[in-house]
Amino acid sequence: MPTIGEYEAAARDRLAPAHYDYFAGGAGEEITLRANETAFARLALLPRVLRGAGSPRTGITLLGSSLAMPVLVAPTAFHRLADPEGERATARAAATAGTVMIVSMASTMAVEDVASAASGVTLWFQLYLQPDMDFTEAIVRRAEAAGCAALVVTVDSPARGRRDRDARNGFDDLPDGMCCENLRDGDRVRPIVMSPEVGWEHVDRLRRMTRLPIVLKGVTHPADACLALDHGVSALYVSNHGGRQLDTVPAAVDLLPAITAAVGGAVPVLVDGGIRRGTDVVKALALGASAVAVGRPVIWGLAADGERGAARVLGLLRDEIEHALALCGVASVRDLGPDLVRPC
Ligand SMILES: Cc1cc2nc3c(=O)[nH]c(=O)nc-3n(C[C@H](O)[C@H](O)[C@H](O)COP(=O)(O)O)c2cc1C
Ligand SMILES: CCCCC(=O)C(=O)O
Repeated sequence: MPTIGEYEAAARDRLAPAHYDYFAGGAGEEITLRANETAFARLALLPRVLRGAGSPRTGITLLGSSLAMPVLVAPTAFHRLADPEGERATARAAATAGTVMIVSMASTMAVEDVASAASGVTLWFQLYLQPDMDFTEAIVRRAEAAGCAALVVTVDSPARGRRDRDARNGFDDLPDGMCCENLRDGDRVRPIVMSPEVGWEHVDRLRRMTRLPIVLKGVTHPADACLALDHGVSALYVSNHGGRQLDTVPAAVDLLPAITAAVGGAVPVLVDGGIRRGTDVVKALALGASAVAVGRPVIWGLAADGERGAARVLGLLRDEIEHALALCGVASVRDLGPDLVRPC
């Protein structure tokens, strides 16, 4: 299949409708969900010519991890709804693509099992800070012991997003035989708490708890970007959660310029939301992102064709990035700048 759009169509055919809706859907009127993709269409690329740039290089280093391309696998929950091999298949696909998989705290396989699925895969671990900081610490220790190289703390979820499709479908729990394996605590599986009580002091406690780099995911306001730097985070991750939390937040790529300006190069800035093409990646990098991540595209690959489908989606993006860089007259993703992008 030549495009991510066709993987989505194939995934839709294969998935139970309620599960497709869970993966595809967003909050409220899905205004932010749609905006994430259309914002890329509203940006034009202005290529340079005769640069003699040679074959493009897509590799980057991010927080000490080496990536063959500037595209990470965003943390997404419940991969076993898409494929029986679940997050283990995704980890192998990420290893094949030479990139980082961010394992969701809400994965349907335990982080230790995901880590053992593919030799040489680089995992980062996504965390919702639990108000019970002892339990948070227990999960952090598991992620560390499993070899995760960074913690991605999702801060856009002081409450669960209101997703009308899920409400209509009555989808509010995993089927029997599946659970969030990282939430096991003795004999029970804890629910993930999304708490409005969580504040910067929890980030400070986490900072003292671990030596792993902390990436703050879900930052949209420049003032929060500045605060995050004061609290010692190692990277910022601009995201509106794929339009699944607060509806009517601006499109992810439109948030980038103000955040990168606020950060002033002090730490890397990641972004996700609506990236479906190599040209989208090039635009985000030109606007100051160090790397991007993709959520749904990997799920579509996984649901359509398991590990092979997820690997193919990532491979497609890499091919498209190389091609777009060549056509922009750019030798490496590091050479992209804002002069290459303008509004349509
Ligand atoms: C089905 C699904 C599950 C998700 N689960 C999580 C999660 O567990 N933790 C998290 O931080 N973000 C989660 N996200 C948000 C993604 O990390 C990411 O921000 C978003 O998918 C990016 O948009 P995209 O799907 O357009 O690439 C989820 C997104 C989707 C679509
Ligand atoms: C408790 C699971 C949260 C998954 C999530 O973040 C999402 O569906 O967007």
